[in-house]
Amino acid sequence: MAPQIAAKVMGSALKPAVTLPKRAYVTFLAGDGDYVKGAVGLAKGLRKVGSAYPLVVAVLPDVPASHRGLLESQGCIVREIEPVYPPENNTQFAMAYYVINYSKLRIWGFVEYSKMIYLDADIQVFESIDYLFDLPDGKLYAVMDCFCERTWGHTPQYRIGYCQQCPERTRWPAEEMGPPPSLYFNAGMFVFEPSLAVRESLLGTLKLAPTTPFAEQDFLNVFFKDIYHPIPLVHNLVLAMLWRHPENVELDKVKVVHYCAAGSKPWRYTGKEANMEREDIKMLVKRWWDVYNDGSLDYKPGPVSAHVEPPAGLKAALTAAGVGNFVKAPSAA
Ligand SMILES: O=c1ccn([C@@H]2O[C@H](COP(=O)(O)OP(=O)(O)O)[C@@H](O)[C@H]2O)c(=O)[nH]1
Ligand SMILES: OC[C@H]1O[C@H](O[C@@H]2[C@@H](O)[C@H](O)[C@@H](O)[C@H](O)[C@@H]2O)[C@H](O)[C@@H](O)[C@H]1O
Ligand SMILES: [Mn+2]
Repeated sequence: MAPQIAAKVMGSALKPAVTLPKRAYVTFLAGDGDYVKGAVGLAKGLRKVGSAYPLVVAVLPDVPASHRGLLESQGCIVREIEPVYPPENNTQFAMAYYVINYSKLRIWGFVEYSKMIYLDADIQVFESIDYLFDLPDGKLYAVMDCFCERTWGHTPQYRIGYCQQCPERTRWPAEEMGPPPSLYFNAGMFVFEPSLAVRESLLGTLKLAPTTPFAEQDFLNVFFKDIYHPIPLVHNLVLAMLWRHPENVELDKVKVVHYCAAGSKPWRYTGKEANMEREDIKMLVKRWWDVYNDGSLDYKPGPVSAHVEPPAGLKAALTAAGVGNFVKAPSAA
């Protein structure tokens, strides 16, 4: 191909015909404690699976400069957010610290991104889930939670032994208790679209909403009830599923592990709490540490690792022009 045509093709190859929508993973960090290890591990895990998107860390003002610097040195985009407190309440949260988790709501304000995947800092991604960014807009995608742990002791479903993970085990007695609870997602991982209007609506509604034991998770489930769409649990394995619903788990297919069971935070793991001596838990904690300790996964500034497939037409033109890596490797002579 004449050089000026190749240059033209190359020219268009260098300026993508479409600007890709801005997408990013986002996690949340509060305090000066050890959750920062979770965020660093998550940044390294996403790099290991070759994600094409950055990790934004929404930090509360109490996250120290040293932790923010560590996250930036691992390629994270650190964004400070203002805390969000629920109205005055005397709620007995399932965990006292859950009250700070309402601050997660601020991430709807990250409108420089068209789509984001939220991941708790106690989550690790062991296989790429970048494809979830291509799910249709207009929904909130997340994995269904489980109601069988004692932390659910305050609910009617726990009291009768009902769980959405196995609705046939204990049938919901609709005749005496009305309709069963709506599908309920774990708020440690969800696919969402930032929007200032939604953020304002979330914050406004929160002022009027009663606080409840699972804090912002309960609130988000009520708020997004009509657009919540369940996705397979391989995208957020809540560890309790391993002993509560093993029939629903194919561990070798799990892509995302959520270390939310009591005693399972890898950076605090002692093996002493209930279920923590299980072989699968020990294996998953080790997998987390293998990523966290892998120096080869530390951030090295440079071009984005994952390559973006050019539009088909351009690919054909580049192949014809013999440029880029679309040229068929010369068959071995
Ligand atoms: O001291 C804390 C407690 C919580 N978190 C953040 O809030 C999320 C939700 O808390 P956690 O994962 O402990 O709740 P769980 O999923 O275990 O119920 C964590 O993953 C962190 O991202 C934090 O940064 N510092
Ligand atoms: O602030 C409330 C939190 O509620 C959720 O954690 C729970 C939930 O998964 C229960 O079903 C489990 O039994 C429990 O262990 C676990 O801690 C979210 O993971 C977390 O991000 C956050 O929203
Ligand atoms: Mn969590």
